Amino acid sequence: MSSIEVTARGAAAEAIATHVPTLVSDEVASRLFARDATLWGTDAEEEAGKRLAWVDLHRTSRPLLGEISALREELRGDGVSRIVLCGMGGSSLAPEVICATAGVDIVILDSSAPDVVRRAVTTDLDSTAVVVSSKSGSTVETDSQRRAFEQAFTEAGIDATRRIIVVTDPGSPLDGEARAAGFRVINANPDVGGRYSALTAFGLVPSGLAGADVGALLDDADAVADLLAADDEGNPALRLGAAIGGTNPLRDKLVLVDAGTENVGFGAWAEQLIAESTGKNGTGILPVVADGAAPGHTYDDANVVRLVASTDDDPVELLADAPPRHPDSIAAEQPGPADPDPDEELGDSGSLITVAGTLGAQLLLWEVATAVAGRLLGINPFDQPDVESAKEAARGLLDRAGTAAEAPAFVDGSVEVRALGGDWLGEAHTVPGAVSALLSQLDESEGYVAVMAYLDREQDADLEEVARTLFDHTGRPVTFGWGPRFLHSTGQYHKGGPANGVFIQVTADPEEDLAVPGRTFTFGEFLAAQAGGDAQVLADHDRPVLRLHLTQHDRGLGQVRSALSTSSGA
Ligand SMILES: O=P(O)(O)OC[C@H]1O[C@](O)(CO)[C@@H](O)[C@@H]1O
Repeated sequence: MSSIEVTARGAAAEAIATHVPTLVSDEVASRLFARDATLWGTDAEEEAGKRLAWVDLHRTSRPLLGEISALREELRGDGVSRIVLCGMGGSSLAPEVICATAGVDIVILDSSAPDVVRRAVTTDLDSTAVVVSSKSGSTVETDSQRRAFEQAFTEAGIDATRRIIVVTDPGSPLDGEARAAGFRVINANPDVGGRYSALTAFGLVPSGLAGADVGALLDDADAVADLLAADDEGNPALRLGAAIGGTNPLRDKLVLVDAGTENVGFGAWAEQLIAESTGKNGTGILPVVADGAAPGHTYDDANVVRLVASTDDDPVELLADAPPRHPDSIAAEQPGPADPDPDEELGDSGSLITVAGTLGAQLLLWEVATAVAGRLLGINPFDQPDVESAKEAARGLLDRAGTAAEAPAFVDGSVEVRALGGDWLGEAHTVPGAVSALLSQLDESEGYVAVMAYLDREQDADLEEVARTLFDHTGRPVTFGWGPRFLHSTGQYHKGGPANGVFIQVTADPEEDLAVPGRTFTFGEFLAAQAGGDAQVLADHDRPVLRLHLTQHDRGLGQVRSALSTSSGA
C-alpha cells in the first residue's frame, strides 16, 4: 500500500498555515490535475500548456509496461545482462533513483569525461545494451555518447541496431535519424518536460530493462493521485509546496537529509526538479543534498527536509502544526526512525519538514509540490532559460577548440588557478589562499558555496566529502555537483537564481582523450568547453568563480581536497 506522510514544524508549519487555505480556495490542486495552464500567470501559460501531461502518467504510461517487458526478454535472449543509460538531467536522474531503490544495476553515463566514457564503452560490450535518452534529441553529451557506443559495437562486430534503444520525443532530430538508421525508438510523451519525466518512457524504459518493477512504481503513484488532486487542506502536495515555497522570509536553501528513507539517492532527483524549476528571475529554492544529519546551524535560516522511511500507517498523517524541536537534537541524531519526537523544541528560528512515502508516490508528490511552490514564488516552473546560455558559451569555445586556454593567475604544484567574476583573488598565491579569498566573498547570511567537479564521479567519489567540511567551516550551505551533470540540474539556479553563490570549479586533464566519432572535437575538448563556458557565464553574471585545474590528477586532487577541507574563509 502506498502512503505519504508530510509533517512540518517551525517556519515550514507557519507557511502551511498561511498558504494552504488559499491554495484550497483557489482550487489549485484540481486545476493542476485538469492541466490548467493559467496557474502560473500569462507569461508561463504557453510553456505550461505543453508541460502538464505528467499529472496523468500513472495511467497513460501503462501501455509501455508490456513493451518494456517484451524488450527485456528479447535482450536477455540476446545475452544482454548490462544496461547502460546515456542521458542527462531528467533523462537519467529518475532511472538512477528508481534502479538504486529497486536494487538493480544500471550504468548511468551522464558524463563527457573521456576516461568515464571510455570505461563505459569498453566494459562487457558483448553483454551490453544501451538506452540513449534525450527528449530534445539535441543534447551534445548524449549524442556524443551514442556515437561512441555505435562505433564500439560496430568495431566489435555487434549489430548496434539490436543493442541501442532510443527514447526521445516524436519528431525530435534524434527520432528521425535513429529510425532511418534502423534503431528501435520508443517515443515519450512530448507534453512532459525533462525534470517531470520520471513516470514517462524516460524513467520507465531504462529502469524496466534493468529489472526494476516499473508497474509497481505506477501503482504507487496511482494510489496517491486522487489525494494529491484534492482541494483539501490535508493534501500533502499542497502542504509540501507551501512549506518549501512559502516561508516568510523565504528560506531559499532546502537541505535534504536522508533520515532513513528507502528511496536511495532521492535527493539527486529532487535537486534537479526543484533547482531547475524554481531558480530563475533572481529567486528560487536551492536543494542542498546533505550527507548525513544537517549541522545544527542549518536550521537557523534554511528549510530542512528529513526524508524518512515509509510507514504503513494511514495514507496521510499530518502534524503540520506540531511543536518544533531543537536543532541540535536533530543534528546530533543519526538518520533513523521516521518519527522524531514532536515534543522537543526546534526553537523559534527553525524550520523542518519530514516526508515519508514510497518512491512512486513521492515522485508525483514532489512534482505537484514543485509546481505549487512555483506558483507561490511567482515563476514559471517549466522553463530553463539560463541553461541555454551555458550551452551557447560551450559551443563558442568548441569552435575555438584547440586554442590555448586562458593563462592561469598562478600555478601551485599540480593545480592551475584561475579567478573569474571580479578582482577578489588579491595577493593569494597558493590553492588554500585562493580558496580562502573566494570564501571571503561569501554572504554570511544568505550565501552558498557550489563545488562543481568535472571529474570521475566513481573514481573521485570521496571528493564529495569536502561539501560537508566546507558546510561546517563556513556555516553556509554547500552544494556539490559533478560536471557536466549538474549543468542540467542546479546549473539553472546558479545563473538564474539569487546572486549569492560563490563557485569552485575543479577540472583535470584526462588520462587519455577520446575522439567523438563524426565530430571535429574530442570528449576532452568538449568537457573543457563545457567547464569554460559555464565559468564564463557565471562570471558574466558577476558571480565569483575559482577554477582549479589539475595538471596531474592524483597530486592535484590531493592539494584541492586538502585546501577545501581546511579553508574556512575566515
Ligand atoms: O532530454 P534532453 O532533451 O537531452 O535534455 C536533458 C536535460 O537538459 C535540460 O533540457 C536542460 O538542463 C533538462 O531540462 C533536461 O532534463
